Amino acid sequence: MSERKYIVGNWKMHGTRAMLAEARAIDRSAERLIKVEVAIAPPFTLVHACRKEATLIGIGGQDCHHVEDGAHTGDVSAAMLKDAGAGFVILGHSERRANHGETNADVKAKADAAIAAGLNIIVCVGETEAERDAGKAEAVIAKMLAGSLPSGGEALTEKVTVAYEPVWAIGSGRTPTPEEIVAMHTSIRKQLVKAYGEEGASIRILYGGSVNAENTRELLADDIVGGALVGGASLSAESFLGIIIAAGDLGEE
Ligand SMILES: O=C[C@H](O)COP(=O)(O)O
Repeated sequence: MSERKYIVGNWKMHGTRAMLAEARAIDRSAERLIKVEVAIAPPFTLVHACRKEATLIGIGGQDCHHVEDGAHTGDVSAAMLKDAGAGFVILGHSERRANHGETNADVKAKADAAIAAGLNIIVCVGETEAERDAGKAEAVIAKMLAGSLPSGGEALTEKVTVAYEPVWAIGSGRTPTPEEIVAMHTSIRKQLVKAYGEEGASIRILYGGSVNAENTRELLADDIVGGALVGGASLSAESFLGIIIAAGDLGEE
């Protein structure tokens, strides 16, 4: 048996206040599911309300700016997220890298700012289908990690989580095989040890991309897979709880 799996729902740009009922329902069940650590990352507009509605699960943001405040129209800082009740922030998601031109250096700056503001971080990395087909996936991920991870110098194990999300698996219904996931997680583990020494050995690594209640047991079976970053299937309490229950069978209290 492994440690508790960490199941994080990324609501992306979904959710008005009507979705607070889902957060409440997830939170109520999380009380019973002590074998899983559960969190959701709603849109910025719902972070504060979700924190008030759901007291047992983690609440996080989906991005933050790298400075604390200033003339940055439309942006939200890590300190603001913290103030709204967030405990963590997702950084470097492939949708932000692709649609907003975020570079590894941008992600690292945000990661350092988030940790300085007292937030935990989930740093996302993932290869494209062309990169995988060219046999470059591990090299691509190693480069992304080297450029995106926050500076060391303080205890980071509890603060940093890495999410491996192959771009081609996101929202596609396709996933790598469990063996491919374990191979990539093993490679990521090596990069984390290279970056942080022994501390890197215990940083949690999640898998993300088309995770659902049916494939959770298979995709998360190996101890090296610390949990899942879930998109579409986290948008209803019913489907998200299916994943949480399946993950609960894999972990221990
Ligand atoms: O952040 C979540 C990922 O992008 C996965 O999304 P998905 O579960 O809808 O494939």
